[in-house]
Amino acid sequence: MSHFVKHNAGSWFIIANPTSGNRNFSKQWKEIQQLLTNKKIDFSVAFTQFSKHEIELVTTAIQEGFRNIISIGGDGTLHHVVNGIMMQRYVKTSDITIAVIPLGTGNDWIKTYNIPNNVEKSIEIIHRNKTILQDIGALETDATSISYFNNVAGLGYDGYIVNKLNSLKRFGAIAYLVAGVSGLLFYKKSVFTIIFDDKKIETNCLMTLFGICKFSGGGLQFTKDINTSDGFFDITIAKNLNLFDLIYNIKKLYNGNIVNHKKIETYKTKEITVIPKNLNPFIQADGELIGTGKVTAKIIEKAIRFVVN
Ligand SMILES: Nc1ncnc2c1ncn2[C@@H]1O[C@H](COP(=O)(O)OP(=O)(O)OP(=O)(O)O)[C@@H](O)[C@H]1O
Repeated sequence: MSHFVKHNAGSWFIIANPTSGNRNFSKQWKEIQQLLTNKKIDFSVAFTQFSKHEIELVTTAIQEGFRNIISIGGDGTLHHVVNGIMMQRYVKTSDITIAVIPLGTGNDWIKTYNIPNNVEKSIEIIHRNKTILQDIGALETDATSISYFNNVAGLGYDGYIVNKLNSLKRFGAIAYLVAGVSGLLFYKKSVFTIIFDDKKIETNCLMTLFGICKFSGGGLQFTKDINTSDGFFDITIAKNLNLFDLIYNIKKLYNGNIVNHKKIETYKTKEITVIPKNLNPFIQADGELIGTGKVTAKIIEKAIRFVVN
């Protein structure tokens, strides 16, 4: 191992997405640099130039000896950083630590760990450096490559919304609500065959979610009793819910009680396959579209270390 490689092992490699959120990035970056320097946090930095550039940047950083990565951006940036770590073959993924400085629109992953949506406070948390090993999900679709996720993935209505959101995000957090409600008027439910453990469920389904963490869709809570390192997905099968059910229960969507609705079933499992009939619904992972149609999700227990509050 060269001197250069050893030297980098203790410092942070920052991957920053200058397009995330709706704020003035260069102003934010100046503030971040200052706060990191004040806390004597040693770092190198690379800015993403296009989506999925995170994957390349993470791979290079790991080859150069970095083991600590800071993701600056939203859930999408973090998702691609996680994918970069899971796809590389240089070190054990659990030897890598990720911290987040949030700049995104939704920022759902940080909510599970009570990391505030605030640059200064998130840097204090990095300075404290409390970490946990978290589970990561692996998704196999008809596409040849595997996608990984660190928060919540699913297919059906959630995938439809993510697709819609791509054109609405510039409107900020309200975009989630607008996409959610307008989608209900147009989204066509499909029959899903859902297979896990010794079960086979065939049902008309709004969506099926695979949860590691608690929040998705900009603060909605669809997963029950999450434990981010128990080696199990928290599965949510939202069956024949309609526009009325969702609007009537809007409070429960945000406080987590929606999982007790009679049209929703929840399970814990390590592996699950969902096969949609007829239609080809979008599959989303951490709010990123990764494919359509049939999907298998497998949990990888305690795969990456994360800085938490
Ligand atoms: N330089 C870039 N130009 C365009 N897209 C980029 C760039 N860098 C990263 N991306 C992509 O932008 C997408 C959105 O980023 P991200 O999700 O972090 O921000 P956001 O949408 O504002 O936040 P959130 O997902 O938390 O609502 C991700 O798919 C990411 O890979």
